[in-house]
Amino acid sequence: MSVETDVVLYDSETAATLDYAPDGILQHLTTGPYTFETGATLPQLVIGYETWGTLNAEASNAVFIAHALTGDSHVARGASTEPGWWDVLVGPGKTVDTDRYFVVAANMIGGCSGSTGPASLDPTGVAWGSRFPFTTIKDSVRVEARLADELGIKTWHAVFGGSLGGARALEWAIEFPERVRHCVVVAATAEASAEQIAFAQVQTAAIRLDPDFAGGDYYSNDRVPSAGLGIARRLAHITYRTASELDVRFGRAAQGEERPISSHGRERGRYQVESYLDHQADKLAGRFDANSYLVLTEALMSHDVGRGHASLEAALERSLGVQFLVAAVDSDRLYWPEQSEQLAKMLPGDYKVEYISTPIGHDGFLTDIEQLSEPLREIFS
Ligand SMILES: CC(=O)SCCNC(=O)CCNC(=O)[C@H](O)C(C)(C)COP(=O)(O)OP(=O)(O)OC[C@H]1O[C@@H](n2cnc3c(N)ncnc32)[C@H](O)[C@@H]1OP(=O)(O)O
Ligand SMILES: N[C@@H](CCO)C(=O)O
Repeated sequence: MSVETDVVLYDSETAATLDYAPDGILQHLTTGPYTFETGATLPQLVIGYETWGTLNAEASNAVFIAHALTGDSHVARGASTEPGWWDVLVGPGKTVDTDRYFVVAANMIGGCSGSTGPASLDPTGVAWGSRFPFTTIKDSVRVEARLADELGIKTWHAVFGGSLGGARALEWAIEFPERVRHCVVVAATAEASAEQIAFAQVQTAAIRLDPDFAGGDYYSNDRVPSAGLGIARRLAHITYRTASELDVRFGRAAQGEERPISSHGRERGRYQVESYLDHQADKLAGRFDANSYLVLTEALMSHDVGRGHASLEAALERSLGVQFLVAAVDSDRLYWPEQSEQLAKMLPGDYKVEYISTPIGHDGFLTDIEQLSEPLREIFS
């Protein structure tokens, strides 16, 4: 990573240049060249990030929150008009009290929410597309460490995340244990399992096999691979929920006046659950870049905190001084509670295991995170 940096602040809603950083407004850190874990390089990286609250004089009250696969840095509303995805947890007077803590959230490298990704332009003004390097969670954490340096944060009071964000929080505790006091890992594991890789592979294949994918270089075409992205999201979304939740919510009901058992040469009508999945697919295709989905999914497939260390145990051993809260969603069929328990048992130092209890499944880390308020209060008291 280059030492050359340049902080550019502007209001993402009005594009006005700012000389201060309001809570929950996208800011950018531009760095020089970066060499990825694989050895590939890019001449420049931009990290999109948001902050809430004020860093104290000792720089001891900083908290890093890491988003999940299709999440972003907008954790809490702050001064923005947009609600945040953990508004229930982060804000003035809340469990992560932004009157007391300085909260930072950064968009992952490879994404499409403010940090450099495949849709970003190369120095000649052409989108990186298929030339965007393979990137890993370790890459994002290393770049985030540069952001922490720039913000004057030597040590995080806590790093905190769910799902891919939980994996990122854990990587922080492995890569930079001396910079982390507490690590909160929700619905995540130390390495992607064979089944998690398998579910992800179907999603990446759906995108690559979309004729509009064009090998990843579709940005100047009329069509983008939204069909492939939609299929990927449908499969992923089923893994984020549970069989019983879908049964209770939708059962075998037809969607409105549609007739799922009749076709007669026209398109078959849909069950409610099909319409629900169509909605989830359309919504994601409307807000997310397919290449970013690929890049971030493959980063998650590559998740293995042991890579680059003698073994998984040796990697985890590095986190000896970090205090962990490991939490699982009791109904999660993607990141099983047993896998969280296994991670906790392998930790060399202090840890606590907690559960979010919900019929929803994996997405419980978004819908029911307030269930962790009590154990979190011990960290954010
Ligand atoms: C931590 C992170 O970084 S992730 C960031 C936030 N995550 C996301 O934005 C990911 C996408 N969203 C989600 O995964 C989910 O919406 C969650 C987890 C955030 C919330 O879950 P829930 O509140 O249970 O919402 P749910 O999954 O039931 O979806 C509700 C939507 O389905 C729609 N819906 C429900 N039934 C049907 C149906 N039969 N047909 C069509 N649409 C339907 C609702 O109208 C609603 O639409 P809207 O989201 O456009 O308002
Ligand atoms: N709903 C979450 C699930 C992934 O953990 C997301 O889209 O990011």
